[in-house]
Amino acid sequence: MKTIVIATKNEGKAREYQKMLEPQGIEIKTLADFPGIKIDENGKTFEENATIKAMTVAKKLQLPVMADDSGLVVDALNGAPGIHSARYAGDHDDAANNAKLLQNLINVPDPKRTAHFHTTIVAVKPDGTKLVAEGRVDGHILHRPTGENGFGYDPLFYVDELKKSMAELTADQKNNISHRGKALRSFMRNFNDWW
Ligand SMILES: O=P(O)(O)OP(=O)(O)OP(=O)(O)OC[C@H]1O[C@@H](n2cnc3c(O)ncnc32)[C@H](O)[C@@H]1O
Ligand SMILES: [Mg+2]
Repeated sequence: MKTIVIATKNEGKAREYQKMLEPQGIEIKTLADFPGIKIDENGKTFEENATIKAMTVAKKLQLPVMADDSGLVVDALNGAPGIHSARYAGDHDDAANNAKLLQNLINVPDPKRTAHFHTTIVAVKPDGTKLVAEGRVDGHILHRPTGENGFGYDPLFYVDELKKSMAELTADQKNNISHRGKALRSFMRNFNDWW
């Protein structure tokens, strides 16, 4: 069994990676297993932030580390919340973020509520050898939260392809179509060479 450290404190992400990687014989550890590591996510792009997370933890632990920087990109808001998705409403609070998003789109009609989720995965070794992969899924922002599954903005994101909100999908259905699932499948195509 290979073990890989994912530089995340987000339990929703960690669950998704675990479900996708375990069947491939890869065990994951997260920052829950290495408490006390402080990461300054001050990059200007998803890739910069994912690199900061992965490098900070790889240097500290002297192990290969992967990180995920992701977010919701809303066209009518010029790409917001984007890289600021986690703290859109100030705190790392999903309900407050969702409420702010609905408020900012209050007068925006359905055809203009287009959006996508984006994930950039960056993996680095302590010597700096880097692997990058990306994924996205397109959809629309709903007018009210729908569904109970997932995390973050999932209840407000209507997946065009499946005609359901992301939070109405099972974990496997979400991983099949999601930004994160696509990024991880692309990442895994080059994983063995990088490792
Ligand atoms: O940095 P780490 O510790 O990994 O955890 P985080 O939650 O801060 O993660 P990001 O910095 O990448 O911010 C991503 C935010 O975008 C949102 N997000 C990302 N992926 C999502 C998904 O699959 N479903 C719903 N919301 C998502 C959610 O609000 C996340 O907090
Ligand atoms: Mg973060």
